[in-house]
Amino acid sequence: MERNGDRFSLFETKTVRTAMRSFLFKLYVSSIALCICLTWVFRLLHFPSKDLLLHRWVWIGSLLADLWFTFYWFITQIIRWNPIYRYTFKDRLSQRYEEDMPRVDIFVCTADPENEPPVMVINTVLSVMAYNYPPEKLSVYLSDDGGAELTFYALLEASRFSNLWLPFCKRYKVEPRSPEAYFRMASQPIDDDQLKAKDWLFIKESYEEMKKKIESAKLQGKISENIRKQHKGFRQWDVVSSPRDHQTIFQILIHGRDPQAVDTEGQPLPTLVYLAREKRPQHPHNFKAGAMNALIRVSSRISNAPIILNVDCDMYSNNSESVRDALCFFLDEKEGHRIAYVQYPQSFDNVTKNDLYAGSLNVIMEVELHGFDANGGICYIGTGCFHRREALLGKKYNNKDSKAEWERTNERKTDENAELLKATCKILASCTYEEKTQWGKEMGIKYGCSGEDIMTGLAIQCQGWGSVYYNPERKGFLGVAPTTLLQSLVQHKRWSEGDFQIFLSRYCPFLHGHKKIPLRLQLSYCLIVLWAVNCLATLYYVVVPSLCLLRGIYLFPKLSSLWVLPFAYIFFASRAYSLGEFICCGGTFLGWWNDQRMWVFKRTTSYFFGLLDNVLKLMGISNSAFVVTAKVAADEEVSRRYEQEMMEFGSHSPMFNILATLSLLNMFSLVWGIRMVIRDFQSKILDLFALQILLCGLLVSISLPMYKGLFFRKDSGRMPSSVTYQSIAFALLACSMAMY
Ligand SMILES: O=c1ccn([C@@H]2O[C@H](COP(=O)(O)OP(=O)(O)O[C@H]3O[C@H](CO)[C@@H](O)[C@H](O)[C@H]3O)[C@@H](O)[C@H]2O)c(=O)[nH]1
Ligand SMILES: [Mn+2]
Repeated sequence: MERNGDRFSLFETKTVRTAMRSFLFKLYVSSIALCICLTWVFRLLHFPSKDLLLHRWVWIGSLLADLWFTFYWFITQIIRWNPIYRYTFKDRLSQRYEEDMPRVDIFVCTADPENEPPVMVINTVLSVMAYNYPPEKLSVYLSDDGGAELTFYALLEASRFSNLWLPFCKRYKVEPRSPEAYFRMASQPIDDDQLKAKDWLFIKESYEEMKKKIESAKLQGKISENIRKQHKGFRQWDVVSSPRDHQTIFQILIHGRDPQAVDTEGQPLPTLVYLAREKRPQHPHNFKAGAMNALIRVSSRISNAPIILNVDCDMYSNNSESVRDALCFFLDEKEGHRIAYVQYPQSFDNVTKNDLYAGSLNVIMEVELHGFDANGGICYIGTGCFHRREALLGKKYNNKDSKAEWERTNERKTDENAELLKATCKILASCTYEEKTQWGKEMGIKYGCSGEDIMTGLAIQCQGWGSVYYNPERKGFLGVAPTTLLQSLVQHKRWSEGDFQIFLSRYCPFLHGHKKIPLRLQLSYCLIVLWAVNCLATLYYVVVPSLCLLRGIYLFPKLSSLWVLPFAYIFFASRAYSLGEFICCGGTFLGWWNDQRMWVFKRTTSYFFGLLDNVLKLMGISNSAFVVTAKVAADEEVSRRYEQEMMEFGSHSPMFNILATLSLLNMFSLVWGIRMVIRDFQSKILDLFALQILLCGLLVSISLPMYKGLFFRKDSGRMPSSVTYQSIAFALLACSMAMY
């Protein structure tokens, strides 16, 4: 065990590998590396002769695919080499700094009242308002890119409910502090004490009542005059024509400086601000990045806290200590001044037991990001991240101005006339404010890339700043993972597309990071920014061996030859390792199996389209948009099937065409392969094609839910029949072309 700190540090960093585990890991890596070399030797020694032209080309294809897999495997091992874990000492923090803790601004982004229900949004808002932290030092900003009156109304209700909720949370040390999540979990009063039980019931009823009011306003489709009279803020919607075309809508709902802004126990409340930045059809609004930058500017006029936490609207706080934990890093005397951001993992509270769509991202969060951190700092993943404001503003790290700077930024802004403040904020959030400025380029979140988070984090690290990955036992934030196959594939398309765009841009880790961040960190970034490229090698191995089987071209060593051994070893050892890792991260065997399926599905569709869109963008043909992930199921049926872990097709998408065609193709090849083996009495065929048939069989067995969706299901989640027919036609066409 390694210690990096002393009894005065506010945090410590540990590596967990014992000497034995470290040795075993290195043994595993070198044995695989050796076998990879052997497969290379095999490929080179058995290079097909000149007269087998087609065979030669497929062989070269295999070589290239192997080359890619070797490179990518190398990166995944660099990430796993020596992961580190962080631990905080909050008692030391409060001993030393309780009186002068810095202020913290919290940004919550929402974009679409349909896909992101306002009740969910305000639960996130309430959970972060209720942090165990001096409320006069907290300010919560909600950015509403949907510009929805309903969301404003929900926030207004939340500001009232916070009066009750915050003291309740603090009195009973409630966890988690999102009322919805809390009451879902605790369906019984906290204890037998009569008084407490009464208290509990009262809060629960108040919450239910608020929820009902918001939901009935939603059902009505518009906010009634009765409600609109309650707050002057509603008048701002009188002139709003559409969510894409309106002036800045800005309202401070709770002002921390207002002496009347206190809860039922007389304690101050956090500042609460609603902002819908100006939108005009002729101005690009840069999606979430634009929203964040508007918030950075507006908050600078109101609270200007040196620390900014940003969360997506579904990512409620699950741990009321997160602010204090994060401050243990920023305020650490020895290393704190260099830390630009503290990233929490993305965790989800809606994944089912066997995680059908691999939505939990467990291995990424529990293994890979720890390795990332060890290699020189974590990437920024867009939510659940505490930033140092000045680093986000584009400032370079400077060793000299550490602590003095801190105290200066902690100063309170002088009082400002309310009307003037409002007018200034509206200008700061207007469409034209950023024209001819560095916003989106050198300042704030970067524009023009759907992987804006990764790009921004990388740029910050290249300015000399460090960063920290903090993954406490009790998760800091819980959000909503996609609940249908298509949502999940579309989300991964956005990620892989945006991240590959970084590789192609001037922020390519190797170029931009050259001499600024360590090589192993540059390589770690490749794990993410090269996701999309994986589609080529994967598609090759999903399609070509099966077609070659039909045509009688072999691609792997004979079953009877010794060359089979390295191939088999790589396969079994790496799958066993992956399974072990998955189980260690809290998964189940079935979950791992589902994960393997999603691995293939994502690589053959999401990553493929991600890559394609980048190519089209380079040629100037396409422009990427941000498709917001739905946080609610479309209907009861869909959510029931999600609970039952039944794969959801039910809509038209070219991604489904690809998946269905590939699985049918492999099924045809498998059937053909088995037929050949049965008809061949000397079992020469089996000897020659065993590995290809096995590969086909593996792909078929992984695609079982696909065949069910194509042929056997009757419910509305089955594959649309037009997709089925098209895919059968494509697959048959491909097979017959291979055979004749
Ligand atoms: O024009 C937009 C589009 C999105 N959002 C918000 O951005 C957040 C993330 O959107 P979501 O649809 O949930 O995307 P995810 O794929 O779940 O988001 C992940 O990936 C994004 C990058 O692709 C990161 O920005 C996110 O933080 C990260 O959680 C949500 O709160 C949205 O309301 C906006 O504010 N404005
Ligand atoms: Mn999300």
